Amino acid sequence: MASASPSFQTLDDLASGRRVLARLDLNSPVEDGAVRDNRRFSRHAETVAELADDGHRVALLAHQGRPGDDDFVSLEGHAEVLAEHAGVDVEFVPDTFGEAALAAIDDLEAGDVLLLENTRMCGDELPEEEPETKADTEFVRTLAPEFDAYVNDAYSAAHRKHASLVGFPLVLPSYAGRVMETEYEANTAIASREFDGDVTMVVGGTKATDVVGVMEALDEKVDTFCLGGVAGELFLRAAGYPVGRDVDTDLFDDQWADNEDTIRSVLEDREGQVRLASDLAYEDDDGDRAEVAVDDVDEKERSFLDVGSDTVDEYDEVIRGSEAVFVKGALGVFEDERFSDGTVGALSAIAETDCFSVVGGGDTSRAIEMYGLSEDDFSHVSIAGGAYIRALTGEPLPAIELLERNAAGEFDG
Ligand SMILES: Nc1ncnc2c1ncn2[C@@H]1O[C@H](COP(=O)(O)OP(=O)(O)O)[C@@H](O)[C@H]1O
Ligand SMILES: O=C(OP(=O)(O)O)[C@H](O)COP(=O)(O)O
Repeated sequence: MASASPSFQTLDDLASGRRVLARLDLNSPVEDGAVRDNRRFSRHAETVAELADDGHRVALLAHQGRPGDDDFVSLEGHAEVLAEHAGVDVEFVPDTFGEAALAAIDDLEAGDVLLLENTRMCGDELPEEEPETKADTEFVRTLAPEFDAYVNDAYSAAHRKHASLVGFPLVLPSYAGRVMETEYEANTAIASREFDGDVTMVVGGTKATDVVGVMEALDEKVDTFCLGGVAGELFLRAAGYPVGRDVDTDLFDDQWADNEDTIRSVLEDREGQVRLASDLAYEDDDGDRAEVAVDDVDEKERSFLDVGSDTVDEYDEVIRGSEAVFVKGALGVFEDERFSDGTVGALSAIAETDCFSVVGGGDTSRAIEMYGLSEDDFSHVSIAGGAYIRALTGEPLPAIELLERNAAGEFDG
């Protein structure tokens, strides 16, 4: 595999004993209000341990969920999980850039690590805006003077133009953390690979908005898209099936409103490339898994939680005939064993063949260990989802561009 040469600075370029502000991506599944351990913690723990070991005073920024969602919670529990993986104490302060945060930053000594509160609890963080606007927010202007250096380790959030991701490189010397560096190298190299045989992309998960546009851009590289999850139901809706029902969620209708035109045009222009589920699974009145052919669904009365067993077989055949398979997002709610057939079926088919394979997504990659598969049976398991498929299109990721511009000396910071 050709190795990509990043043009940003890394931790190898950072002198020891500095005041360091590091951005991680600890965004993880939350169950009953508590964050679940996840590969993102163990990967970022390596960067955190290295920073502490080098005698830096370390403050960490990270986000969790989106405002209004059930998984939009405090990072207090994240500090504990991260500390276990990193083997160092991780103090937590329930504040991001107010007085309490500044006091805790001021108390840091060499080798100390402090996690600040969920960045998305600050109004300045979220609207996607230009880096210059983000650098001029109170959030960035208050925190930056407290530090000598900014480290971005959040490859999996690098497609977002949020303050904590694109603001600081304008005002502080900036470096890529170890996760940023390794994910960048792996995903960039993968993006430039060419395959003689068929290339398949398994597309599922909840973030349809992240994948629909990317599918349009990947049509030259990918021969067949196998769809499931929320994205799959929205494509079925475009094909005329009454599916994609929101019950206490805004997964379907909002994303349909945002992407209807693109979904319809992808389906129309690339009909031969897009495979949709022929059957779907749901929970029946007795709490068991039941299945129905999509042709027999006449009313939008059920929530579907997985692709059906005929679809599992159809996708299995496509995957086994492929030279390369890319996975983005789960085909069903695999966290519930009853609805894991689609996701586990696709992953098992990949693991049993010697195709080149990449599995992306903080949530989806979790299915590998949950269902006793081995990471060694996949060519690359990325902790990024949206960022990794964006990288496959060859499109730059804004947060990485900012690290590169910083390294090129474009800013005063
Ligand atoms: N039909 C569905 N309805 C609701 N959630 C689904 C459905 N299919 C898959 N999911 C959920 O999608 C999640 C993965 O989505 P996403 O965040 O897009 O992927 P990743 O984290 O892998 O990038 C899984 O946790 C799974 O429960
Ligand atoms: O989990 C993430 O993305 P992913 O689900 O595409 O891997 C990142 O933390 C970005 O989160 P966001 O999609 O709420 O901006």
